[in-house]
Amino acid sequence: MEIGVPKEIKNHEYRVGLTPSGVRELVAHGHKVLVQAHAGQAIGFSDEQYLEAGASILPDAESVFARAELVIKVKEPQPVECRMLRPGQVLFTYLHLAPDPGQAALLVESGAVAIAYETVTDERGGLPLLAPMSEVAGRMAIQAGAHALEKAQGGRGVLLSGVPGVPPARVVVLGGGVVGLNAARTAMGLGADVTILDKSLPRLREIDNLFGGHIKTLFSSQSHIEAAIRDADLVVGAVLVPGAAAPRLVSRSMLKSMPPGAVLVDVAIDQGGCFETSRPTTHQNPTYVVDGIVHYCVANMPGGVARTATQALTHATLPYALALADQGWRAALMANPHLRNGLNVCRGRMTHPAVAEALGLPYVEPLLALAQSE
Ligand SMILES: NC(=O)C1=CN([C@@H]2O[C@H](COP(=O)(O)OP(=O)(O)OC[C@H]3O[C@@H](n4cnc5c(N)ncnc54)[C@H](O)[C@@H]3O)[C@@H](O)[C@H]2O)C=CC1
Ligand SMILES: CC(=O)C(=O)O
Ligand SMILES: [Mg+2]
Repeated sequence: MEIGVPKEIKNHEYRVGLTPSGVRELVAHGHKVLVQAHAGQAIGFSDEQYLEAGASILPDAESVFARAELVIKVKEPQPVECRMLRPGQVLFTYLHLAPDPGQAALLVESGAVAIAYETVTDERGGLPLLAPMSEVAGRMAIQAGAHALEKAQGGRGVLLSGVPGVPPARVVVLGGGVVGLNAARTAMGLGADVTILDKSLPRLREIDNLFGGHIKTLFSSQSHIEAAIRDADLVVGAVLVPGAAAPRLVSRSMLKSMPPGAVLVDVAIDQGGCFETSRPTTHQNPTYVVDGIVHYCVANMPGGVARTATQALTHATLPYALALADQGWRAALMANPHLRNGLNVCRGRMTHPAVAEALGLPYVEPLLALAQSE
């Protein structure tokens, strides 16, 4: 199969769909990999390394999209990329369609087969292709929050760890999944006072056991959220209902109860955000202030540590890329229900129930859509 890897074009997005070592594995399976010139150059993956791994280098995105049967990317396709897709072509990348009707309409129109990393599942109920970027973003959320808390950045001038005789900052994490756990661990490592809220009691039990009580856990009710954020220095938004738009947990009126200069880091922004006042920002302009509260809402946080993130992402996606390429997309999707959960759009039809519901579009069962797409 011919597999294409275009250069990412989102603001300050330096990740790339495959590392050279990922390319080498696909080539060893008899596939042809077409990489856009300079796709990985910014993070130290040169065209020479891709050539050595067995790829062909193509000059521009147009030629990669025109030839590839399977396109492997990182971020959701931008409108110019959606317009390069063709019927039956397979797109394997993050999509985050629930809050993005414009992208959904373009993907439906393209007739392509769009498989979203973030809704592929595993046997243990996890999201194996979201997890590596959630690990990265969770850890980064504390770095970003610590920086935003500095006075010169608009923050309240609090050091997360405190110092002897001065208490540490209070960090509240909404959602104790992969992002939440990694944020909490990093904040705890710095000596902050950490509380995690989740609505899953089994998850809260796990966290309590894991950290031996060093991290406080709270059931995520409206009253507990209101009480927790009232004296928080840093709040991390890390909730997810797979495929759906993020639940809005903090309203604008609740910001008034928080200390001026407190910081909200909304990692869940790619699913629309869990604070009413969140709107997506970029690495170039990551923060803005509403009612005295600093908001950091970068929708592609791992792009900031693109080399680490690209390696982690390829490790996770490669087995699925190999299955799609070795078996053919239809057979691979038919054979593996977890990969099939990633199918969001199949030749003009919406095939993920939560995504279709969030967008108010008709839903078609994926097996039916696959059978009818022959
Ligand atoms: N901005 C960025 O660059 C990145 C964003 N993300 C996003 O971060 C979000 C979280 O991802 P993961 O941690 O991997 O998901 P996850 O599925 O591991 O964890 C989500 C947690 O939220 C909890 N939850 C759901 N509704 C809740 C509520 N009302 N109150 C409290 N907890 C609730 C769930 O029980 C679960 O434990 C996702 O939207 C993901 O797309 C992930 C990576 C990078
Ligand atoms: C998960 C996601 O949105 C990202 O890595 O950018
Ligand atoms: Mg994102």
